[in-house]
Amino acid sequence: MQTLTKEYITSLLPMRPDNSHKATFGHVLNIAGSMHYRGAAYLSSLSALRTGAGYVTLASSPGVCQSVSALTPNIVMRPLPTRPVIYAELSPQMTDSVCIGLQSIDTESIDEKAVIQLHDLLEKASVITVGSGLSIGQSKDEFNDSTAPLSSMAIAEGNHCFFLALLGALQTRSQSMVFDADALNFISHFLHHSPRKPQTPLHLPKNSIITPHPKELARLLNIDVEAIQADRVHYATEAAKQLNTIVLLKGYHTVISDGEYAFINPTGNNALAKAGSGDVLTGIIGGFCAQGLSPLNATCLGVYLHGLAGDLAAQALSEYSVLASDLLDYIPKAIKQITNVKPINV
Ligand SMILES: NC(=O)C1=CN([C@@H]2O[C@H](COP(=O)(O)OP(=O)(O)OC[C@H]3O[C@@H](n4cnc5c(N)ncnc54)[C@H](O)[C@@H]3O)[C@@H](O)[C@H]2O)[C@@H](O)CC1
Ligand SMILES: Nc1ncnc2c1ncn2[C@@H]1O[C@H](COP(=O)(O)OP(=O)(O)O)[C@@H](O)[C@H]1O
Repeated sequence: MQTLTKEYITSLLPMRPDNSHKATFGHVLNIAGSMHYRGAAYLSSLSALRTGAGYVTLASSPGVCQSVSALTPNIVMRPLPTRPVIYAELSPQMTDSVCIGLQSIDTESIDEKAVIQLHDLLEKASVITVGSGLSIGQSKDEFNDSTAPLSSMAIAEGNHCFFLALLGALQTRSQSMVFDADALNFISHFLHHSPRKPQTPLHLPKNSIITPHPKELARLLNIDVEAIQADRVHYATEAAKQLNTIVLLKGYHTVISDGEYAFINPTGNNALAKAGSGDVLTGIIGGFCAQGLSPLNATCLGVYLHGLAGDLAAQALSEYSVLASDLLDYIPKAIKQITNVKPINV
């Protein structure tokens, strides 16, 4: 187990040749956001550009694409077709699950056939980031407990069907991929609660990275959060082996493991404990993968810089007041700070 150092991290920064163009620095395909989580799509897309990616395309529902393009002109949009959801309105007592009405509402859930329309982008993207704010459509604990009753206006599965179709299409791809947030909840559901439960262990596409917080890792491994927190390095390493992926276990002193080696991140502080800061991290790692770093190096560099951006933001704004969107302005400052260190050969 090693603690990441500033010198080592600096050595990982990708080169920025003068004779270059946007394709030199890679294309991030970010599949993110949903009706209630538009901010996650914005934060994860913009942070990839801030770390140096040449091109970011956001693929999401038309409503999300519209909201994000109103906030920034920097991201290319790929609106995906949605399907209306039929709500079953159940009796308020919830004892007999009597259906008292049906309504069709556009919840902006992406149609699973949208995966076909994504084919060209899946081909040309240098890295695919999936899951920030993608929405499971109901409370996570209900989603991950097949015995829990549906509440009266629950959306059965959000983007679950779309995600499973996408995961199928990603299986044979060799680009780097980052699975975050709801992508991890869908995978947990598939592993432990779905009637289509896999007979053999699920292996994620090669070159993938997963970014769970402790509760998400608990859902993935089907064990308690307390057990994970008591031995973070062990469980991050176990999950990396089981799922054949790089694991980034979030939290104070984030752990990164490829199943063999483990790294501890020394940067970051409680200012990062605010909704949306994990979405920024996904974009940062995607941005470094796009520039050609290996999944492990992109994760180490991304986690360190995200934490440093949080430290610099907290110095300026106080630990209380940093917003996830502030981090976007501190990514450049964090990069400038580490580039002042002379690189070493490793
Ligand atoms: N502006 C936006 O659009 C935002 C969208 N977000 C997206 O919203 C979706 C759901 O995020 P939620 O925050 O609702 O759900 P989470 O699954 O992140 O959190 C649900 C609960 O899990 C527990 N938990 C979270 N982090 C933990 C930790 N480190 N240790 C122990 N327990 C922990 C807490 O009890 C928390 O209330 C994700 O797809 C995410 O990307 C969030 O990132 C928040 C901001
Ligand atoms: N107390 C803390 N110290 C250091 N880093 C933290 C702390 N709390 C949260 N973080 C970091 O902030 C990010 C939070 O991500 P996540 O839990 O996915 O939030 P969200 O889903 O709201 O974006 C992670 O990178 C995590 O490591």
